[in-house]
Amino acid sequence: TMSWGYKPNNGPQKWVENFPIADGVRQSPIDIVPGQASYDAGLKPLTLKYDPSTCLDILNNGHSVQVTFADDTDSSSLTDGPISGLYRLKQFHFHWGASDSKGSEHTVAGTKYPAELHLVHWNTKYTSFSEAASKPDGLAVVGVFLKIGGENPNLQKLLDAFDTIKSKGKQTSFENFDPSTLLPGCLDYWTYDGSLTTPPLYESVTWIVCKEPISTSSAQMAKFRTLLFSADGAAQDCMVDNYRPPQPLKGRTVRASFK
Ligand SMILES: NS(=O)(=O)c1ccc(C(=O)NCc2ccc(F)cc2F)cc1
Repeated sequence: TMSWGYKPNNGPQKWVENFPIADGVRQSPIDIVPGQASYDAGLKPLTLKYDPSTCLDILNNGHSVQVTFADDTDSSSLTDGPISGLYRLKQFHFHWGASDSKGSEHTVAGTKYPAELHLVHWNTKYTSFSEAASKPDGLAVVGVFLKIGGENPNLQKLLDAFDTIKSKGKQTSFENFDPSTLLPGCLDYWTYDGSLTTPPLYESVTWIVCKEPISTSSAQMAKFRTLLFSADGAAQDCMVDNYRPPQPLKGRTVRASFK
């Protein structure tokens, strides 16, 4: 049997067949409507402390391109913001479209961005990512939108590794990358209780979506589209449109850290 993906026969509309939580009460992504978000003066600024020496490798996992970090110490962490305690950075990855008109998972008043970066952190009250991943307060994911503008030299360091990880299952060492170079200057954010946006769709994520996008060029977006969903030797299947569309809010409140 084919595993989940983003095609009509195994994509987001079909995930509920094997992952019934797809129809759950706190699914992600969502459409963020700024006018309906509640400003919360009690929300703290985000504290993101990343140590480039924890960067390990870059991988094509068949669903996205992912950069993985050593998470055996607190060296790369998220604290403050809407969360309590300390969450360790495990990995970051992206979602993008077949064209610049779509690709993000979250949308802002219906606006789709060409891509979205997810920095995935797990709560150190648990012993590991795997244990945390299924707990209601287990994960915190920082989402950053990418918009078409000037070329992004920090992003280019990732893109330059893509030729060696074109197909599913390929990975290569990737060291001393500082993920904070992919953060926007302003860390104003929206936050809400949600889920993983891919199977197993666990309802374990405190979402922290930055209001300010970072820039990428159209040529850089084209580089993302050279990656493949398919493994070496299989029919080439371009890795594009690897995003889940917005899910029902089901009464949730979206809070804003800014007025
Ligand atoms: N797009 S997103 O940021 O919401 C997202 C983040 C992480 C994962 C993930 O780690 N999946 C594999 C996985 C691996 C181990 C585990 F215990 C649970 C588990 F979901 C999936 C989606």
